Amino acid sequence: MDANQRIARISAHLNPPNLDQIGSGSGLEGVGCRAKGGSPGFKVAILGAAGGIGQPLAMLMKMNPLVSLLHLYDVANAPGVTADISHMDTCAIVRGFLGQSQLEEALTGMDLVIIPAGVPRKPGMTRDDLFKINAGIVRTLSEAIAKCCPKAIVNIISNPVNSTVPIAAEVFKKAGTFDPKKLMGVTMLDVVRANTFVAEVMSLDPREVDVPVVGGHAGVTILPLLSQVKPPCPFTQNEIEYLTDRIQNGGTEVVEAKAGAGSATLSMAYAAVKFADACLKGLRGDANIVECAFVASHVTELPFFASKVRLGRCGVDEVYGLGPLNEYERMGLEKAKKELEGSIAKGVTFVKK
Ligand SMILES: NC(=O)C1=CN([C@@H]2O[C@H](COP(=O)(O)OP(=O)(O)OC[C@H]3O[C@@H](n4cnc5c(N)ncnc54)[C@H](O)[C@@H]3O)[C@@H](O)[C@H]2O)C=CC1
Ligand SMILES: O=C([O-])CC(=O)C(=O)O
Repeated sequence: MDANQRIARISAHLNPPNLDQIGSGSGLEGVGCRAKGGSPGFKVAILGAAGGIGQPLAMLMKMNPLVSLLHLYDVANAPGVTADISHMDTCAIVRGFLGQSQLEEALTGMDLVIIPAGVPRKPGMTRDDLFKINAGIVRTLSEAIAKCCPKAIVNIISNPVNSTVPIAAEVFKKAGTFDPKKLMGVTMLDVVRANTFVAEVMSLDPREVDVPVVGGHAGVTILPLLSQVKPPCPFTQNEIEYLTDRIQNGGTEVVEAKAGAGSATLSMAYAAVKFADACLKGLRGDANIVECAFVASHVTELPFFASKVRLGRCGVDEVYGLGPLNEYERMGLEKAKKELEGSIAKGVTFVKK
């Protein structure tokens, strides 16, 4: 390629015919390609990429060396976020997609789709109060995934996760593409919070703490198994009750502190990237990648449940059981299952009706 051709490619990148869509067919393929010798990497789409979670999540995924192509889709502001993030001197190519007409192109060929699209809570609301709006958003996005990248791993962040994951599953079943190994509700923020709060109480380094959090992602369905914390911690009953309550209500703590300006975004983006990175390492074939997630499950009588899962080349390779529970955790489990049953049924009915 001569100098004129190189400049033509760069100016096409800066002044593309349609700035809304810096994507395939725009003549920009290969602009900003990975450094020579770089590994091929994975293709990742973020749906809801211009939101409070979407923006820091997009930034952190642009920094992830396992990502070669990053598609940023939103119904608003995708071009601005894309232009901004595309200036970061990391390897992944970034393309932006705005609005429903560009959704299919955003999804085609993706290995991993992360969904933080939808409205967040305000003080006084439960996550279930978001169902009315977010259920339809997740259904529409899942329909497009079934059509354009049915083999992709899907990470659902949009609340209420206890219902949006069953919604996506029903959409995929209808389309004949459902693979239980590929669909995961992101509950990593509960684990991140649990590690932080336990470290505070026990004066430990949070990076060395591992708390399994099972069940689901709302109130009493968030069940930290404090009897299984690593390193083992001799909590008093008071500490157990304080920690369980704080972990179950961590989201509300942030919603109230933000006082109407939304819910957790930065810690959520951190948690989403931690989980997405684990999924990509699994896809790459790394051994022993184990994280908690809300997945199709036989661990209880419910069709979905969060527990530790082993991530591999096909997504969820193994769903682990709960291990030995103490009396307090067994009582918590019964409460969690009762609420989860209704939330799962609500999601399933929404698609079946
Ligand atoms: N799983 C978890 O642990 C957590 C989940 N969440 C949930 O994540 C969701 C997003 O939260 P935020 O980013 O704070 O909200 P936000 O309102 O800041 O951003 C949402 C983004 O979604 C976009 N959007 C709306 N409809 C869309 C559609 N049909 N297709 C694509 N994009 C669409 C909006 O334009 C906006 O950019 C909420 O439902 C929230 O409850 C939040 C924190 C933790
Ligand atoms: O609480 C909310 O609405 C957002 C969320 O899921 C969390 O922060 O865990």
